Amino acid sequence: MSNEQMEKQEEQKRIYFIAEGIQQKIDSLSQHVKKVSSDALEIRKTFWDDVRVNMDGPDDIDETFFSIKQQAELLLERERSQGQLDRQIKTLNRLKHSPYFGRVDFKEEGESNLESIYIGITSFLDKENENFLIYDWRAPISSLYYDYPPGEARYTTPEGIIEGDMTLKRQFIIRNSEIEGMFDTGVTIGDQVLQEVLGNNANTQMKSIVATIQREQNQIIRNEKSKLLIVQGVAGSGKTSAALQRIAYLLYRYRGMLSSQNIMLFSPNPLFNSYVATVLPELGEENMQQTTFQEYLNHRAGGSLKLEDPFSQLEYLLNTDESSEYENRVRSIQLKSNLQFKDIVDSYLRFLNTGGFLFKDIKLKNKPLLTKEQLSEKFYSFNTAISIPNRIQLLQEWIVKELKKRKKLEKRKDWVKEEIQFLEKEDYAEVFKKLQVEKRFSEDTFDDFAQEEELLSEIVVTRYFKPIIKRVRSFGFIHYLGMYNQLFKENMLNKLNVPIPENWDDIRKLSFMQLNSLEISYEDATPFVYFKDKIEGRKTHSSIRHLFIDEAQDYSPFQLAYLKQLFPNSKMTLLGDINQGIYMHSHEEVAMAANGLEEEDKEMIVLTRSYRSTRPIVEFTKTLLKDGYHIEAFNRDGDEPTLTIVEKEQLIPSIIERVKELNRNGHETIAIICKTAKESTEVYEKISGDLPVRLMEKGTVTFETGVLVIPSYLAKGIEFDAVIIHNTSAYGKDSERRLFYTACTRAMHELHLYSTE
Ligand SMILES: Nc1ncnc2c1ncn2[C@@H]1O[C@H](COP(=O)(O)OP(=O)(O)OP(=O)(O)O)[C@@H](O)[C@H]1O
Repeated sequence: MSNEQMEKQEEQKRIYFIAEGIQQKIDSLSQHVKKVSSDALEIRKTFWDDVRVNMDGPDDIDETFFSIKQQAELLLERERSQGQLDRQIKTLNRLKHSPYFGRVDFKEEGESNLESIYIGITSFLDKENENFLIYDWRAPISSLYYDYPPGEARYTTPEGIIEGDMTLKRQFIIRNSEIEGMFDTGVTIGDQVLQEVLGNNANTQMKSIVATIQREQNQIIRNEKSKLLIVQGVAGSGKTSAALQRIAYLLYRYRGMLSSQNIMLFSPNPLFNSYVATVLPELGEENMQQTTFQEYLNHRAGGSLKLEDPFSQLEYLLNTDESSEYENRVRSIQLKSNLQFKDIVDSYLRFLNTGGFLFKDIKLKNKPLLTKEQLSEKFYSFNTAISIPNRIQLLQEWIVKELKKRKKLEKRKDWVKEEIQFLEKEDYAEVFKKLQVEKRFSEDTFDDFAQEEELLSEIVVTRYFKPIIKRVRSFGFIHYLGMYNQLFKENMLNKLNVPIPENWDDIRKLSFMQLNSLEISYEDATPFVYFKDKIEGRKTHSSIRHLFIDEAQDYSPFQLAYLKQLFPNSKMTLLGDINQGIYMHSHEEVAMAANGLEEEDKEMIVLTRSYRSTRPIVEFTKTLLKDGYHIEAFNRDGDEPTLTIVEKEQLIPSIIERVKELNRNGHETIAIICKTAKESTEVYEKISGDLPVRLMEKGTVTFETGVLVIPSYLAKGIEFDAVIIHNTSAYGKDSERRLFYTACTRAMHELHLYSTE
């Protein structure tokens, strides 16, 4: 038997031994789960037996309340620990099948013994709980594996730097507790393993990359000191992957201090949300909070206002010929994305301090209870030294008080008496019951009648006043849209004393027109919501400690500055690629967009190596860029991309043929990428009779393997086995070059372009 075979045998023995240990641990945890879950069941069954209910006096009510609360907390605690145990068992099951993926042998300086460190998705200790049989990939010592080739090596611990000598670095592929591959590796983490991982079929869910994290990615994952970490990485360089492993790392590193509730990820679209949803649970961690910027804006804008989404804005720009309206919209988008416009909004807010604030009448049955002039007068009667949000709060309290007075007066009015007649039987029954309970019924029938009428009137007026007061509490008396609109009035900027932006007159006229439509355009959405927040003094998200923004190049400086204000206690990780900026407001540099974020501890990491696509695809896509020469391909072979030029009527038949061929070659996820949603719908209608295809739209939240028709901008961040670009000649404008690049870089194994010109 060769040396290598003997070593493999030894390693295999160790794996069996560990798998057995893991199984024992699973068994004992399962027992524990049973106990906890039967406890929880018991608490639920006897919940009310153990609660002392007594509502006689205020003290008794308090006691009852605490007793219920205590019982509920007990239940919650059991359920929480059951959830934790379940997750632990799931992770151990995964660990049993594939206990580790790496090993390094390390001799610490000054120590005589050589330690073998095995690295897996979580730690596992021996029975005595003394020695690590497996180290968590996030443990300080595990970073040796990602950062160094054999030779001198060091790692950082909270206590300081440990130096030493690494004598072995080994990689494993283990499935069902059997070694399927074992490689002793050099500088980078084995080309062989990475080749295998990257050569697999695309997945509808992103996978974790812990076994093959590259050194430069590890720097992102383990970065602890920067308040603002900017990652500029080329397409397919692992930005999203690094972000997710970084979240897992932070949850491990700050266990007990940081939970998934304190981490938020902004992602490009709802489809992407579900695409990345399984990475953290696979690593035994709970998912972070996740949203899209649009979702967030809608939430802040409140239900009654409709905001245009970024995709509709894109559709307009991509489908509209260059006209003066188009030009003006582009200018408007560019201005409103900048910090100059934020300054204008800020100046306007200062201006409103002393005049110009607009309110809405508060009406009852279409007649004003309080007029907008009365509200304005009251608002400006407060001291101007008090901030706008505080004055709004004072005004709100005043309005509610006034409304309560008016409610009393209204009760006596004739219209109320008339409406009493239309009350339902149930309302009368309720009043009758109330009077009985209060023992107010006396022999004096006249008094009974008066009491009854009083209560019925109360029902009528409450029905009218309740929604009015609710609207007041949610600031419905402020005319936000009117005020925002006022900013675009002629001469307003002169009054604000701010420099007049270029082409302002055209921009303001267009804005005026847009704001009179039913929805607020996407370029106005952030400034508008920012303006609204500033008036209401809305609360910030102080519990979020780490904010991740993926596809950061698609955020304008205004949007980033807004986010920074909303998450004041948060460290930020921005991940982006200047070459994939698809919006008009996208910036030339992610770092430049982030310039509004003045952080002392700002760090930038650049990733230039692309892992997603085969070498021929990367070599092709980099030529689409003006400065693509710095992009390096990971060495994975594959077919050259093809370009097919056909007559118009042959386009769809040849694409169908191609799809069939790709299917025969074993590709499972095939995307036909179109420039716009409009083009996608047309293609889908032409193809769906001949092929089982699915049309992906902006509201689509998940995708399955198969053939998809998808607009280019929705394919952001995800990947497919093979990509077919439906019509390359559609990307004629220079500004569409990045969109085309983004579409082509979605391909893992094959890329085929079609054109009719
Ligand atoms: N170290 C790695 N080991 C294994 N796979 C990797 C590694 N780094 C990246 N990948 C794979 O490369 C592909 C691209 O990764 P990811 O989507 O994170 O890149 P990205 O930079 O966010 O891409 P894009 O900007 O183009 O959307 C994924 O399939 C990912 O699993």
